[in-house]
Amino acid sequence: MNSTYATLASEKTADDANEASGNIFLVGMMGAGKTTIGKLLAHFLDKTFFDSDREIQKRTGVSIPVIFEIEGEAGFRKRETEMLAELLKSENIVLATGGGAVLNIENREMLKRGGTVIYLRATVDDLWRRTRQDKNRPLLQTSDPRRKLAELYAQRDPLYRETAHIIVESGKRSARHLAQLLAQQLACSDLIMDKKQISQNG
Ligand SMILES: Nc1ncnc2c1ncn2[C@@H]1O[C@H](COP(=O)(O)OP(=O)(O)O)[C@@H](O)[C@H]1O
Ligand SMILES: O=C(O)C1=C[C@@H](OP(=O)(O)O)[C@@H](O)[C@H](O)C1
Ligand SMILES: [Mg+2]
Repeated sequence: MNSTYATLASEKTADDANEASGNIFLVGMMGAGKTTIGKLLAHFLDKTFFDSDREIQKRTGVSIPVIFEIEGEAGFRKRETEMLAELLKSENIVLATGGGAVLNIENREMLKRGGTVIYLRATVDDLWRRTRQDKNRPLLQTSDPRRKLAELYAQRDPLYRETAHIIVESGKRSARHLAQLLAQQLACSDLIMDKKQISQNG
């Protein structure tokens, strides 16, 4: 199925992805478009959409910034790992993870094993443009949020790459166009798999 991803800047083969689960996980920095594109992708592929942050908010009844305020980042990360473990029991979902989900090796392993992981990559400039007005990301409430974003990017980019089966540039196209292209590519790879199976089964 690898060649079908070529136009979407794939750097890694998707051979080792757990495609049988039908699960698609989006990873990447804050502002990469995981939540926005994830929703659209689920719609186009007729899968169920989950956003890990939204599920944590539903469970706790408070916003992500409030969790950071009360329990600190460590408390939030613990909730995030528990939530991912629970969501990954599902099949046929599109899951938008939080930008820091890849920090924990346990999370990275869970994601890699549980489905096809897509890294939505964007430049720090794009990420900054998309997040600068947003007060819902506690890690960016600092005196120099752009610098913080660049530091997080440098720290996390290798982890996203390590976790992902597919890497997609999210800076050059609108969220809708990107979701449409991705849906086509993923649906197409299913077709190719089917053909392979048919020929294997005679
Ligand atoms: N490909 C894109 N092009 C332009 N804007 C985008 C794109 N993807 C997301 N956005 C915008 O960027 C902001 C952050 O997107 P969001 O989906 O919340 O990112 P994430 O969940 O990765 O933090 C939103 O305002 C969204 O509309
Ligand atoms: O990058 C991060 O560490 C975080 C990203 C946020 O999600 P998005 O990536 O959807 O903005 C959210 O999980 C929390 O504020 C922490
Ligand atoms: Mg999000």
